[in-house]
Amino acid sequence: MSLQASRNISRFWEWGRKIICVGRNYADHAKELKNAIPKEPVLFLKPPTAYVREGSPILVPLYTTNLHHEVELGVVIGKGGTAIPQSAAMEHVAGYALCLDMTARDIQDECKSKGLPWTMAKAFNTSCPVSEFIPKERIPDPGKVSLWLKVNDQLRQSGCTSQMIFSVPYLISYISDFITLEEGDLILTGTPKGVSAVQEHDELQAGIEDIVTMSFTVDRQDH
Ligand SMILES: O=C([O-])CC(=O)C(=O)O
Ligand SMILES: [Mg+2]
Repeated sequence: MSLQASRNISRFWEWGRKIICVGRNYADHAKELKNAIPKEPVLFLKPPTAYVREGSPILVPLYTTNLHHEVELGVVIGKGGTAIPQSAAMEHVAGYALCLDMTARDIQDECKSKGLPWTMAKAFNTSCPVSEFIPKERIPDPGKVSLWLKVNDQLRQSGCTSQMIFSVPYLISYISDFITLEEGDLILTGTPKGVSAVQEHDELQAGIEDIVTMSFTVDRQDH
């Protein structure tokens, strides 16, 4: 494969770049988990090994009994930068992806109560199912798209990015002040309410309006 082909942004998940996640960016979700509404974005990271694509299962880590789905709009960075002003932020976007922020909620609760980082709850293998790449033109306003998620054909999450506390341009600017953004990075913008547990053999389906859909099965890790 030529260098050019291996660096096609439409396969950004193969690039080994950062996944920066925003938490508590929807008031209705912050409330359902009894968290305060944040005054500044809450951030955490997933490694690129967290990616999983349609056709491969989401694996439940052996150490959790409460794996939750969180459907989120992902923003794919096309042009890197540091200290990007909000007014220029959208110039740094190559496109979008529909993502799940799979979360071991029992482990996260334990980490929260002990004041420990969320890594075990958020960053494990297959914790970031991702759709195909959505070119920027297909979502003219990332602050106005609807997201949904079904488990075994039952609607669990349905929200609109207009409910986000911090907008996409604000997040790009805020993050880039202290983490240099690079081409191929992905920002997960937080989940609306309706998160719930998934079990082995469940079928997850999610979509952004009529722009993209994706489906995944859930399996148990076997070692
Ligand atoms: O609920 C959490 O674990 C925080 C988070 O990732 C979100 O709000 O999307
Ligand atoms: Mg999340």
